[in-house]
Amino acid sequence: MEQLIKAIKSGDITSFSSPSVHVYEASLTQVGKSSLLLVRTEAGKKLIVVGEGELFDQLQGELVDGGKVAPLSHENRLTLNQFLPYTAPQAFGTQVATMGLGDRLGIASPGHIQTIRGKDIRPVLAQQSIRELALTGRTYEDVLDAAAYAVLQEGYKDGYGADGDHLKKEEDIEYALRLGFTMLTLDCSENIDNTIESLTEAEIAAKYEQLPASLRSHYEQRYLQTAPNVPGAALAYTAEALKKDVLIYDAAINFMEAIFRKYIVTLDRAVDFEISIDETATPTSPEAHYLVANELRDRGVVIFSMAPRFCGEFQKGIDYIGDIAQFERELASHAAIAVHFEYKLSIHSGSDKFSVFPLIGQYTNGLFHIKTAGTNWLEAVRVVAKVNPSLYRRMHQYALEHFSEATAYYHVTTDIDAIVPLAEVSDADLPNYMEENNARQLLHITYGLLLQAKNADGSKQFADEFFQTLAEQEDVFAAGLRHHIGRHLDLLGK
Ligand SMILES: O=C(O)[C@@H](O)[C@@H](O)[C@H](O)C(=O)CO
Repeated sequence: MEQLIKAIKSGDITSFSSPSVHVYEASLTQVGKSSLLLVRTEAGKKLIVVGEGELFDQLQGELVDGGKVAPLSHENRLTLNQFLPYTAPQAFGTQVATMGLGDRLGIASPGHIQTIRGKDIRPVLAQQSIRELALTGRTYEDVLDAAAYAVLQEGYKDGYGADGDHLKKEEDIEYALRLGFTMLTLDCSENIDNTIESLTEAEIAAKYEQLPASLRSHYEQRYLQTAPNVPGAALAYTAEALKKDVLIYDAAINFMEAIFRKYIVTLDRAVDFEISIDETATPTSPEAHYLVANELRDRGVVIFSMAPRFCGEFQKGIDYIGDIAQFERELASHAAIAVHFEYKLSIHSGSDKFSVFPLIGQYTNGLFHIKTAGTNWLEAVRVVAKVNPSLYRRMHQYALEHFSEATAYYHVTTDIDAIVPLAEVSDADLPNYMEENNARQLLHITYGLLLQAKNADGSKQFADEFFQTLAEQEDVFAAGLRHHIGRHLDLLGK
C-alpha cells in the first residue's frame, strides 16, 4: 500500500504496478487537497484516499501508510455523491435517448459504461424492479451503490439514471424516491382489467352500460365524435373497441393520475415518470395508447415515457416473436403518438430484439427509452461457461430442475425438451448454450433461484463461486458486454 499511496501523492499512478493490486486509472480524482483512487485488491475493491480535507476526513476507512483505505460501503457512496455530483443519479427528460441497463448482479455497470460512453444515448444504470430485488435478495441501496461505484471506476461524468422499475405499490414508490431514484416506472398492470379481452361483444356492452353515464359520454364525445389528429398515426375508433378500451384502462388512468399528483408533482426535483402498461395480457392498440395518453394530458399528468405492450411477444432474452410487418405498422403509430404528446416511447424487455431494433431507431427518430436487464446476466453466465465449466454445468442442471418455479415470475414459451442435454456437450461448447433461445431463457428466468440457492449448511450453492469467477474475469465480462450491448446500440442507430 505504501508504494501505491506514494504514487498517488506524486500524481503519477502509472509508475505503480503490483500483481496483487489492480488500479482503475480512470477513477483517479482530485477533490480539493484529497486524491481518490479505486483499486481491486485480494480483499476486493477499495477506495484509496490521500491528502487532506473534507473528503479525506469524511470517507470512513482505515488509516494505512499515511493514506486511508475505505470500503465501497453505502455510507462512503453517499459521501462521494456529495463531493462528486456525477456519481449521483440524474433525470434526463425527453430530449435524449436513454437505455435502461439493469444490473442484477451489481457488477455489470463498468462494461455498460464502456459500451455507451461517447454515444448519443444516456444510461439508466441503476434499474431494478421489486421482483428483481426479491429474486436477488438485494435492496435499492445496493443497486444505487453499485452504479455509483461503477461510475467512479470508469471516471464517467456524462450522467446516469436510477429507475425504480415496475413499481406498483406506494410504499415502493416512497422507498425509491426517498433514496434519490431519478426515474419511476409505474406498473399499472394491476389496474388494467385483462378479463375484458375474453368477453363477448354483448358482455362488454352490458358491462359498459354499468359505467356512469357521464363517464361514457365523456369518452364517446372525445373519441367517437371527434377524430384524433396525430400525424403519422393510424387511429380509427369504433364504438365496440372504445367500450373495451374504457373498461380496460379507465381505472388504470385514475391510478396514474393519483400517483402523479401524490408523488411526482410534489417532488422538489426532476423525476422521469414512466407509465408502463406492458406487463399485462392485453396488447396496447394504438387507439388504446392514444386514449390513455390523451386522458393523462387532459388531467395535467406529464410523463417522460410510456411503455405499451406491443403486438407479438417481447419475451426476455430472445428476439422479437411475431409479425414484423404488423409490428412496424403499429410501431409507426405508437411512435407518432409519443411525439404528439412529447414523451418517449419506452420499449420493455428490450434486450436481444435484434430484428426490430432498426425499426425502433427509425420510427422514434432515435429518441426512445429502451430497457434491458437480464441479458447482461446471460453474458455473465457465458463467461462462467467459458472459464468455469464445472460451475456452469451445476447451474444449468439446477436451472432445469427448478425452471417451472421461475415461470411464476416471467412469461416465456421455452421448450425445455429442445435444450441439448448437458452430457452431450463438451466443455468447450458450453458457451454455445448462450446462442440458443431455449437455453437462454432457461438461464435467464432462473437467475434469482440460482443466486439464492443454498446448500444444506446454509452456504450459497453457486453465488459465491459465481461472483469469484466474475471478479477474476472482470475484463472478459466487460468485453462481452461491449460486444453484446454494442450490437444493440449499433442496430438502434446509436
Ligand atoms: O425482470 C424484471 O423485473 C425487469 O428487468 C424487467 O421487467 C424490465 O422492466 C425490463 O423490461 C428489462 O428488460
